[in-house]
Amino acid sequence: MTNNSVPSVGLVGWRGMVGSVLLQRMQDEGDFGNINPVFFSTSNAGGNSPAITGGDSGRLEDAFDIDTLAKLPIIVTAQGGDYTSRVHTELRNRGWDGLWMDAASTLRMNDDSIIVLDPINRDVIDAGLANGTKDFIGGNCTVSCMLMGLGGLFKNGLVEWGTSMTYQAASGGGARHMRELLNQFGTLNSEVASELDDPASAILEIDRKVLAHQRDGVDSSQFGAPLAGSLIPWIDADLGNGQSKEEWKAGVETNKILGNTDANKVIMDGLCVRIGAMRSHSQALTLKLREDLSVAEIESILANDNEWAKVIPNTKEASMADLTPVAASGTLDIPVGRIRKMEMGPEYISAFTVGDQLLWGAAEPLRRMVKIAVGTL
Ligand SMILES: NC(=O)C1=CN([C@@H]2O[C@H](COP(=O)(O)OP(=O)(O)OC[C@H]3O[C@@H](n4cnc5c(N)ncnc54)[C@H](OP(=O)(O)O)[C@@H]3O)[C@@H](O)[C@H]2O)C=CC1
Ligand SMILES: N[C@@H](CC(=O)OP(=O)(O)O)C(=O)O
Repeated sequence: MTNNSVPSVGLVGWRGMVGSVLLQRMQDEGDFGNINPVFFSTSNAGGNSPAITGGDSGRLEDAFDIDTLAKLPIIVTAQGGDYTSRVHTELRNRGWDGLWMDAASTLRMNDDSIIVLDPINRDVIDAGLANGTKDFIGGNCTVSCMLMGLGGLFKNGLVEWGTSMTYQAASGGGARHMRELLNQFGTLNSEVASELDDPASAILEIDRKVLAHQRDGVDSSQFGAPLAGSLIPWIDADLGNGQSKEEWKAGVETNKILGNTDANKVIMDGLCVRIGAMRSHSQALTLKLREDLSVAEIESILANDNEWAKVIPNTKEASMADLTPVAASGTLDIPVGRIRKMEMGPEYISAFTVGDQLLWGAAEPLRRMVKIAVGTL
């Protein structure tokens, strides 16, 4: 059922983890009323497109068919970096000048692309659209979630430098990583099930058996090291200078999103760690502010920046209830708490923030970019 009065938007990668969250959000928000979706597949061209509210969306097009793709004014992809490298280049080489919106990191740091996170950088996006920018790329999940929570301080130029120590969920690696984590938990539990049933069994014996199984028994083929009951202090590629690529993204992407130049660049660095959470990334921040602001002023700046940043009082009860991956997952809220002055001095503050990395970390900025492009946001 083609609606010729609204723009056609090609959707590639809608079946994957990010893509299916994107599709769900678009349906929940009624976005398909304002676009004419054209679904693509790399593996099932000619098959049925996904059923979306409002009727039959036709047959799947071939995601490698450049002629079909080139007819579209907008293409949104969550298919992955290999697909981007191959198809984006071919399309641009043949002169396609449509808007390309992408979850993959491939084009993110190109000079002619913009990283989209409109509650934080709507001005950068609007200027880019006005100036003819054509590639709009979703940011790294950790960076996007951090800026959604702490955007007020960054946007107002109040941060001189910051460090983020991350606690990143299994979902950052993809669906197979989430399954592997759960399988690891399951096999560890099975290994000591009889001892756990017996309250009198020795905990050190349980611990010994679990550790032996972690070292030798669990399938770690996705993560490369056991994660259940442990952690992995390295995410993404080794840049060869002691920094991981995930850590490098914190600095370069934060500044690019904010539209900063060398003159007002914020120094951001830290360590990125994979933990056994399912789908929300957390991070502990130390920020050096440019001013001695009271905690109340800081909380007010953060809470007033955007409707999704939720300041959590710095109490044990509130932090345990509302500042965890379990509390944040599946919601668009970005809780930010543990805000206090640190011993280093009045301009040093701590903060802890959590965000669903499949929502604000991946799908939501792209969904909103489509709306901006078609003039409905
Ligand atoms: N995972 C994350 O949290 C984040 C991911 N990204 C980026 O988004 C891109 C996509 O990531 P992600 O969604 O995790 O990738 P997935 O691996 O979940 O999906 C990518 C593609 O794999 C194909 N596929 C093959 N088998 C299956 C299956 N059993 N179920 C579903 N899809 C299948 C689908 O293509 P087809 O239908 O054509 O066969 C699908 O579009 C990547 O570039 C990633 O770096 C960005 C931010 C966060
Ligand atoms: N690297 C992130 C997930 C991701 O896809 O990041 P990026 O979009 O920057 O490649 C993680 O593992 O948690």
